[in-house]
Amino acid sequence: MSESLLRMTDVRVERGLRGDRRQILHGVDLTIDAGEKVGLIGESGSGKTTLARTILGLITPTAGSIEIGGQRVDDLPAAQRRAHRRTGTVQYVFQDPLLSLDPDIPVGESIAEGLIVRGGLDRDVVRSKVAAVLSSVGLDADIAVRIPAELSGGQRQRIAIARALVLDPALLLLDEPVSALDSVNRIQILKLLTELGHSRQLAQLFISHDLGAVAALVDRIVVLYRGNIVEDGPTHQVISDPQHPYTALLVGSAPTLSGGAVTRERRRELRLRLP
Ligand SMILES: Nc1ncnc2c1ncn2[C@@H]1O[C@H](COP(=O)(O)OP(=O)(O)OP(=O)(O)O)[C@@H](O)[C@H]1O
Repeated sequence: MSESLLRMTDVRVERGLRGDRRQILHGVDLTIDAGEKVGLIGESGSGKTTLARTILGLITPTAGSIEIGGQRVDDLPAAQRRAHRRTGTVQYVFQDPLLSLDPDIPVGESIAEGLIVRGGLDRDVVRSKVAAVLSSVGLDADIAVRIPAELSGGQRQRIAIARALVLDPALLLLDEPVSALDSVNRIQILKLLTELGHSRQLAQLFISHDLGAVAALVDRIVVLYRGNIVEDGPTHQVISDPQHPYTALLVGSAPTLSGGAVTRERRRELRLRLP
């Protein structure tokens, strides 16, 4: 069996202040293989962002283990954990590209930042890597001198993707990456992500509340409900034969998937079966 790129085993996460701690993730098991495209679906508050931040090493689980590329990362001392993050194996792309771009500095410098923090490269090498990654996201190298406010929403999201890609990640965590864009840019960015996935053997975790928007993009669907993974299977199987009532409700509520086949009464019945 090939080794998984990401392996989370029985991961539990608590958040909140002392005296008001609450368990947010209740024993999550999740594996992602190299090059695999997975959709992480869940309603607001289900724990998607907490899960993503835990994968990135920004939140320490209270129990369980996380391996990335076969290496246990959750129990590393803080300095080693930061060093591991700087390698850039896992990168996060926000829904709003402005969150990852400094409004006051040229976007080329924002892209270069991770390379500079990681260190060991001459200025010229950094500059040529920035130019190469801009080209791979379909932008001209001379855009590097502009600041975010001078770019369109679609260009800014390409810059945010370039900023993640320049570190040569093995896994991209994409948090609603196109929901802030108009439909033309949406299609173009999704096409770009598909091409990058193929050309770089890049695994992608699409994080969304919208099963219908993600189903066409991914090989596998994972459903998070109140901090538990209640469904994990090939996309076609999850859609045609959902095992958990919450997944059935999601499928039934997505017109593009159910074609209106699930009646309002059936949806009500599924809702009543939810824990
Ligand atoms: N630092 C924290 N302290 C206390 N509770 C927290 C903290 N961070 C998250 N939570 C709680 O954990 C639960 C899951 O939050 P999380 O942001 O992971 O959900 P989400 O699925 O990403 O939601 P959304 O789609 O709205 O971003 C929520 O109930 C939230 O209030």
